[in-house]
Amino acid sequence: MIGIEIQNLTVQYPGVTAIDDLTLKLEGGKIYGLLGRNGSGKTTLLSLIAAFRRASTGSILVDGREPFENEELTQQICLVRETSDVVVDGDSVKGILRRARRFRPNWDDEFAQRLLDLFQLPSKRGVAKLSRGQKSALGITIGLASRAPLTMLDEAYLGLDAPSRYAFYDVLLEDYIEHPRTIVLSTHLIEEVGRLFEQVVIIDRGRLVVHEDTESLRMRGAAVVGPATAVDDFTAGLTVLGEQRLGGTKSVTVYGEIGPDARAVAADWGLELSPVALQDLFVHLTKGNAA
Ligand SMILES: Nc1ncnc2c1ncn2[C@@H]1O[C@H](COP(=O)(O)OP(=O)(O)OP(=O)(O)O)[C@@H](O)[C@H]1O
Repeated sequence: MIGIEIQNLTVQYPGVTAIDDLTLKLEGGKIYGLLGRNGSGKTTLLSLIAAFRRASTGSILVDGREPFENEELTQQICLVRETSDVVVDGDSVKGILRRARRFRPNWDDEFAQRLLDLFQLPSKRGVAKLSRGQKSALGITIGLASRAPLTMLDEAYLGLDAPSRYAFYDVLLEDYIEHPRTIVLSTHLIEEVGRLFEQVVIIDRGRLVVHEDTESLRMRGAAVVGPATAVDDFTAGLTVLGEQRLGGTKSVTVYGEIGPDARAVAADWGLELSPVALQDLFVHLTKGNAA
């Protein structure tokens, strides 16, 4: 299983530090969610891992090796971006798939056909005539049918409508279970895609903010629901992410671990504790830091 090891990586564009001294280790054989606000450096990071550019400061090792100009290794890596730049205008869907297959040792034709059917992609149509969502679906078809040991999808499914997105999540999980590999999904649709992540990586202004199991991250906050006064007493002094009130009942979302003693108190006071939405934690952890 292909793992990724990044050490003290810095990437500068004129006037912008896109990646800032980032150190991160991702074990192989997991599904990772890469989250960050606009301009936080996600695309830059994925491009470097996929060897589209060379790391000038710091190092990136994929499967223990430097990916840049390492053809044997880059055949094992597939990065699909939102703009579907795997797709060249002037060719048909079929033609693009034929071309993609040439560079992908693990390509599965049958699976590609299944995905075309699933997304209702017309295989003879010219790529220039595809809608935005159909172009996304084509990018995803290439990303999944490649079965690359390291598959990275950079917002690749944003153009899809809801039924196609849900179909994509299901087929991704099903195929990952049958053919385990390392998958990195960058996304803004946190709640929707969150159920797929085993681990979450949050970057902000090119720096690592969180790298944690999705479940432990969810446990870093809680929604406290119950009689308003009891909820207020219980959450006094805690970091409040949001609150809602309906009659005498209140729901307050807090950030911070709630230990066993506090949980016992909550139960005593008739309060209900439930995990926080990942999206709320993400907003809290990256707020006020727009790039
Ligand atoms: N070619 C470039 N030249 C100069 N600056 C760039 C270039 N590419 C990206 N940047 C800047 O680097 C920072 C990181 O950009 P990047 O595209 O990696 O972020 P992102 O997290 O993928 O953003 P988004 O979620 O909006 O797609 C941004 O401030 C961006 O403006």
